[in-house]
Amino acid sequence: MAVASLGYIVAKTRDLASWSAFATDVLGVMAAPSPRADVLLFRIDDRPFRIWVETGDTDAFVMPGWEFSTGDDMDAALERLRAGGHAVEILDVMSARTRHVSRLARSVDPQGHPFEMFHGRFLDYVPFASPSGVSGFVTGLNGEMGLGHVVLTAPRFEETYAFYKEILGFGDADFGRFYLAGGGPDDKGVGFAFMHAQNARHHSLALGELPESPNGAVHIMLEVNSIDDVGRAYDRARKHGAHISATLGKHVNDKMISFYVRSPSGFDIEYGCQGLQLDPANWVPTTSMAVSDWGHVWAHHKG
Ligand SMILES: Cc1ccc(O)c(O)c1CC[C@@H]1C(=O)CC[C@]2(C)C(=O)CC[C@@H]12
Ligand SMILES: [Fe+2]
Repeated sequence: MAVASLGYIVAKTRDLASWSAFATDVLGVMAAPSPRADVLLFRIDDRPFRIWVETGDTDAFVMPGWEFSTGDDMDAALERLRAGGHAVEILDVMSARTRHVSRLARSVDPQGHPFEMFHGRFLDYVPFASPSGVSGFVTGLNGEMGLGHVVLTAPRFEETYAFYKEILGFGDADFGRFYLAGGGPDDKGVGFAFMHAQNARHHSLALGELPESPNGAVHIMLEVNSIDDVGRAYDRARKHGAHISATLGKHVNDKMISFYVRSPSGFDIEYGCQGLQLDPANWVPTTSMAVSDWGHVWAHHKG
C-alpha cells in the first residue's frame, strides 16, 4: 500500500534561537519537549511533533518523514524499494523512539533526496495550543492528512516521479507546466508533478523540474483553519522582519489561499487555508498551465 501522509519534516540550522522565535512568533506552532538540547520540536496538532529542527553546520531542509497506516503497508513499501535496488536502512528502536514511532526506516530517492518512513506514531494527547493565537492547523480529524506538503526539486524528473508513483504509491493530483521565463518561443516551461498520498490533501508532495534547491527543498506548506489565521500570520511575518517570498494568492490547482515566507533554514514555508480536498481513490488528475488564479507575486520574479 501507499504512503498515508507527510508525518513530519526534519530541518537543520546554525541558529536554533532564530528558529524558535520564527516558529512560535510567525508560524504560531507550539514548542514541544525535546530530548536533546540541539533539537527543537514543534507541534501543530496532537502528534508529538510535526517539525524537527536540529543544529547543523548549514541551514537547510533535511528530509520528510512519510507515514504508513500499518506495519504491513510499510513492509510492502520496503520490499518494493529493495526489489528496485534502493538501499533501505532500518533504524534501531532508540532512533524510532526519538521520532515517537513504532518503526523507522530511511532511504534515498533517485534525485538524492533522503527520506524516512515510519508507522505507529505515538500520541501524547496534550492539546494543541498556539502561542500566537492560531485557531488551528488542518491535519485531518485524526491527523491523517499529515503536516501539509513538501515541494522538492527534481532535475532527474521522470525517474524521480516514477519512483514516488510506482514504489511509494503516490497518486497524480495535478500536472503543471509553468512558463516562468516569459512564455516566449524559447521558454520550454518548467514541469511540476503534484502528488497525493492516501488522504484527502490535494498534494502531499510536489516535484519541480528545477535545478537542485540549495536548501534541500523548495518549500513546505502548513494549512490553517481560516483566512483570518493566514492574514494574522502575514502581519506577524512582516512585523518579525521575515522575508516574504510570495505575496498572498490563490493557487489554480488546489485553490489554496496562501503566502510564502522564508524560514531560518532557507526554504520557504507556504502558509495557507481553504485547500481543495480530494478522494484519493477516485480523483481524476488535472493539468494546470498557471500557478495562481490571483496574487502570489514572487520576490524572485521581480525585476
Ligand atoms: C504552482 C503551485 C501549486 C500549488 C502549490 O502548493 C504550490 O506551492 C505551487 C507553486 C510551485 C512553485 C514553487 O513552489 C516555487 C516557486 C515556483 C517555482 C514559481 O516561481 C512558480 C511556481 C512555484
Ligand atoms: Fe505549495
